[in-house]
Amino acid sequence: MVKIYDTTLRDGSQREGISYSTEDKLNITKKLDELGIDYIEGGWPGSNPKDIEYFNKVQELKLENAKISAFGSTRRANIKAEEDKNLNAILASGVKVATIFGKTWDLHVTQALKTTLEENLNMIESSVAYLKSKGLEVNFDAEHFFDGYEVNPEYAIKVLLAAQKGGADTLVLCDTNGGTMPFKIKKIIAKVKEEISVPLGVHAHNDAELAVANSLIAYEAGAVQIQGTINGYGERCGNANLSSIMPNLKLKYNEEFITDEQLAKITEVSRYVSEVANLNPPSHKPYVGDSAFAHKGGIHVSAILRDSKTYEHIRPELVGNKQRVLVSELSGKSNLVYKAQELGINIEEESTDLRAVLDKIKDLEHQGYHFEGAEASFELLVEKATGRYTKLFELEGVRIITEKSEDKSPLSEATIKVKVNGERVHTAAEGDGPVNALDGALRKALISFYPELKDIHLIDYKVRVLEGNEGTSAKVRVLIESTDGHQTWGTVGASTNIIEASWQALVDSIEYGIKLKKVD
Ligand SMILES: CC(=O)SCCNC(=O)CCNC(=O)[C@H](O)C(C)(C)COP(=O)(O)OP(=O)(O)OC[C@H]1O[C@@H](n2cnc3c(N)ncnc32)[C@H](O)[C@@H]1OP(=O)(O)O
Ligand SMILES: CC(=O)C(=O)O
Repeated sequence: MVKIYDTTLRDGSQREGISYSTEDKLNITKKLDELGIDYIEGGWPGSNPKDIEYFNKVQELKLENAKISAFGSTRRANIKAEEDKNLNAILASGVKVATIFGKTWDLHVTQALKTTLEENLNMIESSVAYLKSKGLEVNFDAEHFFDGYEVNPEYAIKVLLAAQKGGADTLVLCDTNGGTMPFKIKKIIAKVKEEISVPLGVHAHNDAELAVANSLIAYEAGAVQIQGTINGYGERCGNANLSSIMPNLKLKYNEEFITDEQLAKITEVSRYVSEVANLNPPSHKPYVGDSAFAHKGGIHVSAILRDSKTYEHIRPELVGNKQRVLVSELSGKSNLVYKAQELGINIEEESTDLRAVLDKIKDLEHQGYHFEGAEASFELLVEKATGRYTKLFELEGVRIITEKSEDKSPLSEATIKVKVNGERVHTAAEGDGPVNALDGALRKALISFYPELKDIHLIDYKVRVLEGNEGTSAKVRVLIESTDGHQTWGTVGASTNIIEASWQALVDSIEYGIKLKKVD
């Protein structure tokens, strides 16, 4: 049975921009364990105090599936393994599994280590033997194995034999620079198997966008341990992405290495790790991305409504993801039917002119609206088209002035006249900018009629210039994201006047928010 070895917390943290706290690492450990990961490489105890603290604390966790592994290098040249700080730090970390990397490529031995080829073999054998003598399970990561094999196959094999002689439990063939092609991985592993009896593993990097393919080719060629990281995080272009490898193994190769329930957690784990890493969730990644099962083209939506197999290679629920349909100028009437169904409206059974609604959406998208990120505006549009919409207020007029002088920051003031339930309200508010003032004035006018407005806030306001070459008279699109503290929703406006575009998105935001609160 294939074993999954996760190095999100070690190699994954070598990605630019990631810095986990000890607590982050412990929390991720728990998630990886729930996912059914066999080995979790928690860090390098010889590297820094945070990793030492992690190994101290991780022993208190009650893990169901995973063994914790500590990483490090072989001993330094010309000393005894017993004297090596790194190896002793691994032992002091209290783990039962160690993974040490050694040089396989002769260039690295002479140029990076500045030692002899013979001494490197001694370093590998004695380091593995030392850890084995202390009762540890030992993985030997043969760094740059494939590159080393290309230039000096005899030496690369000698390295594996040295680790085997030292007693290594698994020999992990690393594509450290991530540039090896799949056909070479296959050919080289076949050669290795002629010489080596210890189980093999693979550790691939993604510099040629092939880490997942190379891991799977290695698995086909007989590797029984696959190393990688959640979301493919890792140094440079990343490591092999376990969020793809695990579904591939289970759903395409029928490897029963985790349960169906565990596989269904993979999307949640992927998003959790990105959240903790403080990175945007990987929205376009296979299996786990928000877009992995998002259908935009009308032809696709029409077909998936009949049978989702037509445009989905697996059922999204198998990996804990979900099907989504987007509305845009590329929609057909099927997109509308699907989205209306999500809103609980069986639009086909109503007298609504679907074609007219679709034409309206296409026309608005042509004008610059973009409904993909503004589902609340789309929902209001459907309500209007199906006669469900109730206007919350009527605008009689709004005036905004911005005052600016050399020595003062600009200040804006909006004066607004609206009619609510037949009552006329005339009010004004100041703001940092014109949109802020407009927002303040509108809220002030409506709050006594709709007190639920106090819970509704804007969390994001984006402006995009749509026709850059038109200069200051260019059309702009405003996208607003709002929340009531529980749910978030997006609205859109478009105009050559930024205030008008903002007004449209703002009114949709407020109307949608009030409607939501009424339903609650
Ligand atoms: C392919 C991989 O991903 S390997 C993992 C890479 N990750 C990291 O490097 C992150 C953690 N690293 C660290 O915290 C530090 O680099 C440490 C603590 C390990 C070492 O720090 P320093 O002692 O200051 O050395 P420095 O980082 O400058 O250089 C690396 C040293 O390790 C030696 N080294 C490199 N690989 C090996 C190896 N497989 N076996 C033994 N020694 C090695 C180098 O020869 C060099 O030794 P030298 O300084 O005596 O010439
Ligand atoms: C060991 C390791 O991280 C590598 O070779 O890439």
